Amino acid sequence: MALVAGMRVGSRVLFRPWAWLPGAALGRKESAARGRVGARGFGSQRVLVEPDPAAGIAVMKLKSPPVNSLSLELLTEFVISLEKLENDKTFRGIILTSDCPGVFSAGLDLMEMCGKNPAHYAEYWKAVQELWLRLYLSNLVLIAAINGACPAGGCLISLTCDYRVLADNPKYVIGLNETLLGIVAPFWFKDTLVNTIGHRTSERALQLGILFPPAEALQVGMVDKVVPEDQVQSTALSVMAQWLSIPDHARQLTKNMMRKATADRLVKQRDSDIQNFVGFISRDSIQKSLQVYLGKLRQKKG
Ligand SMILES: CCCCCCCCC/C=C/C(=O)SCCNC(=O)CCNC(=O)[C@H](O)C(C)(C)COP(=O)(O)OP(=O)(O)OC[C@H]1O[C@@H](n2cnc3c(N)ncnc32)[C@H](O)[C@@H]1OP(=O)(O)O
Repeated sequence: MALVAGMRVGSRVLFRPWAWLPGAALGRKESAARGRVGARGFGSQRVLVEPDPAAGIAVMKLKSPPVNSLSLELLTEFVISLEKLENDKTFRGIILTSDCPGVFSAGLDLMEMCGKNPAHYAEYWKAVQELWLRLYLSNLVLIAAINGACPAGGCLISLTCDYRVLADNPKYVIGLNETLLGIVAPFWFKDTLVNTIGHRTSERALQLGILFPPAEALQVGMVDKVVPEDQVQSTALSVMAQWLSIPDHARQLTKNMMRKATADRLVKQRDSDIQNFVGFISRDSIQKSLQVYLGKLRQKKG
């Protein structure tokens, strides 16, 4: 399988997510989304984009009910929408939020990691890597307006943003809880967390799989601001205005300086990271743990 599909633009390599996906994964909507954004909303089935060209920003809403779990389809549509905004000079910032009530994102889609074959796991993990790299190294200002629960992969996405606003609701917990599922957050998940909340707090949070409620999330620096639920969007907008008051070039170079070494660690070993994931997730014991966890999630309802 061709693992990297990219083109060089200036000194940057732009990955083209659709180049490695089966043709069927891309519909007409996604193809259309590669044109110019303009003032009208665009997006795909699972990612709504509401552009405000005059302000230079777009609100991106994940819409994959019930819980915005990061399926291969959602990851793909997410990356395409992101690239589209990244390549359109009109846009300087994105507010990332959820269209699913009560959940920002439930993280990686457990169904993508259960009972599938190694080729599927490899394809899936490559898409997860791709989204993280795109978000983490984005030139745009990214602000997470976290309007719901934000575990694991959902938390990872928010951690790639430049600023996090969390709605003040005790149900909206945030953290990398992988150990609770019997799985291990990969090194680049860990690095992203360490870069945000520091080594000691990460060590405790990762081992215990802590999901922080809003006040504690704020205290450890997992989020930057906690506000009443109905003010998440407006707060994100005013924070965005502050960030956009900085000249792009200086801010972008500074962001890159802060983040490049972390991203490069994965870029240098993407293939071996995929192999590690495939080997780990294919183990009978890990599959069993995931099945047990899924069973508990389902039981919760009954
Ligand atoms: C060496 C290298 C090593 C590499 C090692 C491998 C590294 C892997 C890293 C993994 C990263 C991850 O993100 S793993 C994912 C971790 N995610 C989580 O733990 C979150 C689990 N979900 C929840 O806690 C909750 O669903 C929550 C998000 C708070 C929403 O609660 P609600 O009450 O609103 O909704 P629920 O009733 O629970 O869920 C609604 C339905 O969605 C399903 N659902 C919920 N979360 C889901 C998910 N992540 N994937 C799929 N399906 C999910 C439920 O089963 C229900 O399905 P039905 O019953 O059929 O309706």
